Amino acid sequence: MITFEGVTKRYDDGTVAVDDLTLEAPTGAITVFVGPSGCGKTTSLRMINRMIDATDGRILLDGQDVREIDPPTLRRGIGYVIQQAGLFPHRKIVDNVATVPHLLGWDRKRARARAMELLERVGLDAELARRYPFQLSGGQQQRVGVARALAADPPVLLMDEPFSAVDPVVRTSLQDELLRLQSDLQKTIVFVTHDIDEAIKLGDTVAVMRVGGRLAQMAGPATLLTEPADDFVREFLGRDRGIRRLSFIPAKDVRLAAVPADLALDASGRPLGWRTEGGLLPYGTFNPERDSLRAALDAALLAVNGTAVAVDEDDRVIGVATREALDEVLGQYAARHTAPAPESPWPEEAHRTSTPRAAPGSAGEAPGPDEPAPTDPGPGDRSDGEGPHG
Ligand SMILES: Nc1ncnc2c1ncn2[C@@H]1O[C@H](COP(=O)(O)OP(=O)(O)OP(=O)(O)O)[C@@H](O)[C@H]1O
Repeated sequence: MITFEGVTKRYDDGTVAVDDLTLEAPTGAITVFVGPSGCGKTTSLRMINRMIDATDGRILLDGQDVREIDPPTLRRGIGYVIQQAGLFPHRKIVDNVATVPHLLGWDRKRARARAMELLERVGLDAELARRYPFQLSGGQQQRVGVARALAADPPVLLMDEPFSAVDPVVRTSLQDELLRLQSDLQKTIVFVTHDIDEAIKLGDTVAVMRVGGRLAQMAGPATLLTEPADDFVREFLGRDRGIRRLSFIPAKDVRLAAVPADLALDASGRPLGWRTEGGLLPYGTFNPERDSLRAALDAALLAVNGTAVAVDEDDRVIGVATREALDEVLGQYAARHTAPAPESPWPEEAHRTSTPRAAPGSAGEAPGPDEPAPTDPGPGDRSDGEGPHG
């Protein structure tokens, strides 16, 4: 657990980069700091590993004030990933990753073996290990950056805009990779981004900051979308909050009908298209066990008849969701979100199979109806392949 207690950073020229920041980043969960340029995200992050020291207040790592830990010892337990990876250009990839184990006194063979294991873990081919950073794509370099930060198996990972410099497709796959890694490793991650969609996708908890280094709201992504604390947060979240919120509603309650005769299937039961006189027309699929209501609606919108095809893990058709069936769940969703609900109206968020550790709401905000209770049930676990957006 990382705890900020009334942390302020005033630079020598008088700039207040972070102002009286109080929050908790729970163990084993991803806490995202998000906000516009200059709001103090990087400063906050760097105060954790003491690249910058706070002017006032304190930061505790599992209860210990980081100022009581000498920086090299502190940083051994904290991996750090930055934009554009920051790899050593004259060292081969394997040696880049082996750097920290080597500094920790591991012998060369063991450090290299660990590096190879990590490269595989972040989805890189073993043959890339012998290349130099300039021989890798931006996305591959970022993966190496993550592998290097994980090399000494630190319990804490600080990530400062790690995926900002790559194109949107690579970025999405790096985000998915991080969620997959995290479901295995359950590190305590503090992730900085200025991209609210990235924050919502990755964060168990999202801290929205405003310029002047003040916390505007801290909440789980679903609550943030439903109940922005003020106009600043609402504007920062942007449009389509209602639709994006559907990403957190599981599709498993959608009523499925039997497979109709006009849905053409192949020999193994996978969909081919909707039969019409003019030939097969496009279809959309969703997996009710894994996907969100947003994915189910998207699947319906891809078909001319407005019917979504439900499939299992092997993409075999298990039924269809008609417009009426989707209307039913949307109606329930709307009703429950316009009336105050005394208890949790929806099951766990769609992209989690276990409840994430809760962070306390800040800025006086109580947890929303779909937020985890402020107990400590364990880290989030995204087991899906597509992330919360379905
Ligand atoms: N060394 C410094 N001296 C004076 N002011 C600084 C220094 N470093 C940062 N600042 C200022 O502190 C404020 C917060 O900067 P910080 O880099 O933490 O913001 P950020 O939210 O990470 O921004 P960005 O998204 O643009 O990277 C900004 O106004 C910045 O100009």
